[in-house]
This record gives sequence, C-alpha cells and structure tokens, in this order.
Amino acid sequence: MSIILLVITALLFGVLSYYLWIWIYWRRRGVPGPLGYPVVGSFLSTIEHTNPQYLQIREWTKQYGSVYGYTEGTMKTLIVSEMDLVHQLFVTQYDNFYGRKLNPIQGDPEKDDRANLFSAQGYRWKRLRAIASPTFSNNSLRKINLTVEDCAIELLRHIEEQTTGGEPINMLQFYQEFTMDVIGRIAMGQIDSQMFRNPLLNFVKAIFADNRKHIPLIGGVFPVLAQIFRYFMLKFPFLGAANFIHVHKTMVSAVHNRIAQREEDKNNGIEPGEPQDFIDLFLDARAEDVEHFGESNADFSKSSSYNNRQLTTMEVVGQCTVFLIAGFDTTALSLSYSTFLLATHPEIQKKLQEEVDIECPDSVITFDQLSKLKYMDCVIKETLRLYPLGTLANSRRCMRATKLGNVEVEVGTMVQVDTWSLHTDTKVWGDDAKEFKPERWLLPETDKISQKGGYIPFGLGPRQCIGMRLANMEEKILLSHILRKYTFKTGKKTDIPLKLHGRATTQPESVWMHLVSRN
Ligand code: HEM
Repeated sequence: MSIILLVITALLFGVLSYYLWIWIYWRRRGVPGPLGYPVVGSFLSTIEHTNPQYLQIREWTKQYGSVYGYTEGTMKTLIVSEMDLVHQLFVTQYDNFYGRKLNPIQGDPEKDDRANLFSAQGYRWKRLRAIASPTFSNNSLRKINLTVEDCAIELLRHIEEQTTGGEPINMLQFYQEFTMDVIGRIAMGQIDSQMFRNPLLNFVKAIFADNRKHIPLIGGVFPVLAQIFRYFMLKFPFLGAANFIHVHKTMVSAVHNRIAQREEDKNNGIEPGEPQDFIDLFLDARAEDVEHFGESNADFSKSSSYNNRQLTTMEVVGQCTVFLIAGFDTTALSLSYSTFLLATHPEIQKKLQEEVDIECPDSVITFDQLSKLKYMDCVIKETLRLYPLGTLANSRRCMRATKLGNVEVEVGTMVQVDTWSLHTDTKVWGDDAKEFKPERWLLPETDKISQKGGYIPFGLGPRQCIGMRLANMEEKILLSHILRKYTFKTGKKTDIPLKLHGRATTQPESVWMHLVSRN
C-alpha cells in the first residue's frame, strides 16, 4: 500500500514539477512577459470571448515591449511586433518556421487525414497549396466575379426591402449573409442564392462563437490527452464540436454526392464540363486509391522539387471546409469595419462615392473596372491596417532551432505576431498611426512598408492568405453597388467606438447603420 502511495506521490510531484518548469519557461530564458497561473499559464486571459485575445496581446505589448513570451498550459508562445523580426519569421527564415501555431486539439498536421491548407505544414502544405493556387488565379477570379456580382445585387434587394421605413440595419449581419452566399456558391455547389434562409449559416457563425472554451484549454494543458479527447469530441457532438461536425458532415455529403454525380455522368457518356466550383476543381486532383500520402517532412526545404498534385477524398473535404470557414467570416468583418469607418468619416465616404460614380457608371460592374477603383483600394487597405481581424493566422511554429532577434527559439515554440501593435507602430507609420487616412496608401513608400513586414493583414511570404484577392474582389463589388445607391450614416443604435469581441477573429458585436438613399 505504502509503495503505491509513494509511486502516486512521486508521479504527482513529477507532473507538477513539469508544469511548473514549463510555466516559468520564458523567465528561465530571461524573456519578459505575463506569467499567469501555474499549470494554465496565461490561458485565462486569452480564452475569453469578451476580452479578444489579440487586444489582450496588444495590452501586454505596451507593458512588456515588442518581444516577449507567455505560456498557455504547455504551449509556449513568443510575441513579436518588430517589422524586421516579422519579415524574418515569414520570409527570410521561412525554412525554420514553416508550420503554423496550432493547439494540439487541432490534430497532427502531418498525419491527420482532415488536414487542410491552413493547418498542414511541410510537404503536405506544399502539395495542397500547389493544387489550390490556380483556384484563385486571375482567370478563375474573372469567372467567380459573375457569381459575386449576382450575390451583391441580391443583397441590395434585401437592403432595399429592409430599409424602406428608414430603419437602421445591422450591416454585420447583412455582410455575413453575402459572404456566406458567395462562398456557398463558389466552394460547395450551392446553385441559387440562399440569403436570409441558409440553414448552414448559424452553424458556421457558431464556430466563431463562445461556447467552446474547454476545447483549447484541454488541448493546451493536457496535450497527451488531446488526441483522445478529439476522437471522442468528433464522435459525440455534445462535447463541444457540434457546429463544426455539422458543417463537416454537410461538406462530406456535398463531396460524395458530386463524386456519385460525376460517376453517373461518366457511365452515361457525358463529358466532364468546366469545373463548377471548388469541389469540382479539387475532385479533378483526387487520387483514386490512396488514403493518405504520408509525406515525411524530415528533409523539407523550400527548394525541394516535390511535386505530387493529388488529393485524397478527405483532403478535398478539408480544403472546401477551410475555404468556407476562412472565407466567410473574415470578409464579412472587413466589410463591416470599412462601413463603420466610412460612416464616421463622411468626407472620405463622399470621395469614395465620387470615384465609384466615375469608374462604375453602368448597372453591371465588370472585373476590369475593379482595378480602376484606386481610392477604394486605399480605403480597404487602411481599414485592415486599423482592424487586422485575422491576426490568429499570423503565427508560426518553430520547426528548426534558430535565433529570432536576440531570442534563441527552440523547436515546437510558437511565434505570434502582434499585428494590432505592428499596424499602429508610430516608428513605422508616423504620428498619425492611429488615424484613418486612406490617402497614405497613395504614397509609394507605404507599399514598401508592406514588403518589409510592417503591414500584414493577409500575412506574408509563401503562406500568405490564398483568398486575399477573392476577398478584395468581393469587397469592391459589394461596396461599389451599395455606395452608388446609398450613404452610410450612424444612428442611435451604432456603437461608437465599436464594441469588439471574439477569439479566432476580432469582431464588432454589431454595426448598425442607416442607409440613406442618394436619389
Ligand atoms: C479580409 C479577408 C481575409 C483576411 C483578413 C484574411 C487573413 C488571413 C491571414 C492573416 C492569413 C495568414 C497568412 C500567413 O500566415 O502568412 C490567412 C491565411 C489563409 N486564408 Fe485568409 N483572409 C481573408 C480572406 C480569405 C478568404 C476569402 C479565403 C478563402 C476563400 C481565405 C483562406 C485562407 C487560407 C486557406 C489560408 C491559409 C494559407 C496557407 O497557409 O497556405 N482567406 N488569411
């Protein structure tokens, strides 16, 4: 009995010592930062939906400087907000940082059959990126442009219906309907518009909502149990992943239905036509007989000539799902922030309306007209400078021990860019860094800041956001259509300043606007 007690005590002591050792990881290395609490580290400060983690990180940067570290359970994260270090992380030291920060609950990016472009790393990422890239080429976007235009006109119809009595509307909700419609139609075979009656929307929205704090917590604090919990979580939706499982299952059946349809067409001698959506595009790259390619990342290097261009069925599902999730929320938020900034800066809104009136005089807005909207570009860029809503993705995992600035970074350490601080750093942007000034983007030196790592709303380097140009196109088309007819005006219900919340992305709670007709 006493031996059992002794063993248990020794085990407990060992486990506790391990957690304490990790907890003071950055202190041991002489790197400043918040300590938080033993075992959980700073998790309690980064996990609350009402206290967005990236705004918390910005607060810590004010306190600890541009390079500091914190722990979340066993996860060790170095925060950087210096332009030079960001450039090293994403570009010059890419080979040392080719993975992204992931919680162990998200699965093993090298083995998981559901890995997607966002989570994959090394060879696997390279293969997925090579297959997905043509989807966002100029030619593909030109075709997608027609669908986006169609969705914009449909949204305008809803706006008209719901603002006839001069009532304000929550633009965030309208933009979510729009982006969900676009991505549903281009990613997953949705035929017609389902605006304001899309059964999938609430499930996708809920993925970004606040009911799953225990999931990152379990993954971060008990990485050894993460895979077991993940297994049960995906089997039993009540454990917290119900919304994700629903979206995943919907995608699985959309992909399987399409495979069956293509088989039937083939048997009936019908030639495959042009790909209709992302499912078709990815199915064209599907391998018949492999379940997982099992690449080894051991000798991964940027210059490798690895060139397998095939996908497993589960990878097809994974790609479409990640495009649905990544493409829906981010673009709707970007539109919402632009709307808020335009309404609170009427002179800028007027200037933008003048540009749209001149460049887009006809009822249809063409792909080529979009490149003429120079001031619109400035407005969108400046919005994302002040509200870099997708900061979560601006992270990397150290894959080879190296040095970043003065800090020795060990394999497995995560590095997160504090994009909110970087984007308003007065050393980079000048004294007016916090002001909304789209004109700054007319100066050639501003674009140089982007190349040097000072402006990264879509990240930088080989893993830069693949949907950047699609998002830009959606925003330009929709804003042009709206601004030709209406002027955004704030009202009693508008939160000024915006109330921000969120975890994966940083979102306004609402963006209530009056849409005043220009006629
Ligand atoms: C305003 C809208 C958007 C913002 C602000 C945004 C932001 C970001 C950021 C910051 C990254 C990380 C880049 C890096 O690590 O260097 C990223 C990656 C990614 N984004 Fe976006 N994004 C947006 C729209 C979209 C859209 C429309 C899609 C797809 C339809 C998309 C799909 C992805 C994917 C798949 C990745 C991972 C790329 C990779 O690792 O190779 N995003 N995004």
